[in-house]
Amino acid sequence: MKKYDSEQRSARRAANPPSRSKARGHERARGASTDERGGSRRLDQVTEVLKQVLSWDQPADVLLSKYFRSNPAMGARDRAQVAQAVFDVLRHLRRYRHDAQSIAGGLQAKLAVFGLYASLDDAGRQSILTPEQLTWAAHSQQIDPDSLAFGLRFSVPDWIEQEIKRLPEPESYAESLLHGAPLDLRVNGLKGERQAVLEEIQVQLQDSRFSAQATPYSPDGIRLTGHPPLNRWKLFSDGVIEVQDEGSQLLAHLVGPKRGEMVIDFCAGAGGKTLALGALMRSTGRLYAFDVSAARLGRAKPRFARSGLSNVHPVVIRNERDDRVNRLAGKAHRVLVDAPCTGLGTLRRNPDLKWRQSPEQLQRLCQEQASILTQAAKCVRPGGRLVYATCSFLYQENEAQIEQFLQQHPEFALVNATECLPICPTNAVDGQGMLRLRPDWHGTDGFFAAILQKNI
Ligand SMILES: C[S@@+](CC[C@H](N)C(=O)[O-])C[C@H]1O[C@@H](n2cnc3c(N)ncnc32)[C@H](O)[C@@H]1O
Repeated sequence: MKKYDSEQRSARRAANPPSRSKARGHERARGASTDERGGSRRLDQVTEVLKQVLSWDQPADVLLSKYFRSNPAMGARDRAQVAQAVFDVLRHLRRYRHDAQSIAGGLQAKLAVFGLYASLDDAGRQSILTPEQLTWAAHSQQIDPDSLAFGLRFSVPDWIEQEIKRLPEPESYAESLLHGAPLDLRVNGLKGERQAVLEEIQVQLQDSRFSAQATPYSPDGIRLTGHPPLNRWKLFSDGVIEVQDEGSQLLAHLVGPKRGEMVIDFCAGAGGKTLALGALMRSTGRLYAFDVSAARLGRAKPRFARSGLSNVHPVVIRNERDDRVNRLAGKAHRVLVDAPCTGLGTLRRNPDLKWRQSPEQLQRLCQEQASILTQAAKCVRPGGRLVYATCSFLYQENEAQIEQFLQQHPEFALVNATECLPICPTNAVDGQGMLRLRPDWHGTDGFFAAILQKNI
């Protein structure tokens, strides 16, 4: 399976489909087509996309985008209905597969019925589903979730169930993963000030079903309910705002770069954190954006251009032992390793990851993470800092990596994350100072970060 950065994909995705429970409420897809042929067409469309998505060859949002590109006649509402139904199925796949066993017919079509039923309002359901489909979908929805075993109830594979059960309040955590995520924006400090931008957005959203408010922990963040067409906003094209989860914004504060410093974003991907770091540096000093993927760094370039930053130096490296990395040995004040990981902290946005990841893939990733961390550490100057982060909740990718690193690198010591955050979220920092953010407690994606300082 291809490694990828779910956060980048999430940022690209214009519409983040809501969860089943949200869909039951005010975010329901409205105004389903009323003619019968339109109804069965919608069911066919969802079934067709599910056939592709459930092969797990590519991420669901990539396949959806391809499908929409090859069906240009579909309007925005049609696309939203298909995407919402597909994402609902991915969130509840184990449960729906189980409920579908007692019903005749092809699996994908039955899953499509469940997904559409859960994500449409009554009028939409009636216009798309037959009376028989409505009856069995309603029956499935009426089953008391508390009567189901953990894996079925929260629709997670057994190995992920075991991992969630290692966390405090596992049921609350698992429940939060069945919901869609809000759309967080970061205000680019070089081009705007949060309060003024927030007021501008609020005026823009007046009389619409969307709303905006300041994020609780990141001083640069704005949280939107709903998904307005951001890429048509001038604030976006002018580089005043960027899409970035609040948790991700906080990671840049943990790195805490200062004006004029040399900073390395070792796994820069499409540049989400590079942009936040560059803004904190007020576009001074030197900010290297490394990545092994030319395609991802390529996607970062228009974002760098919009941001107005002039201190970013994107560099495609062959691997973490590349000569261009070695040349910076002992030079950097701050190094961020936003490591390639399972991405399981982003299941609200990327529910397919729970079915696309595996214990074998986890093992491969852990080896890669350890190697990247070791090489990145060589770039840190005495007194400088290395920040290791993942968007995963798995102990193996997080605390275990740091414990192993500290055993092998006694010249580094942990710094308490509380000291580096503008406002520290409750229960987010453990006894050793490592940060763990989670959707149910903090409203962010699941993130882990540790700050490591090198002795002088
Ligand atoms: C979690 S993503 C980074 C996301 C990015 N920091 C952001 O905020 O948008 C991990 C990135 O690590 C990159 N990567 C994988 N192996 C690498 C290596 N050996 N050295 C540097 N980057 C690597 C991947 O291409 C991917 O873009």
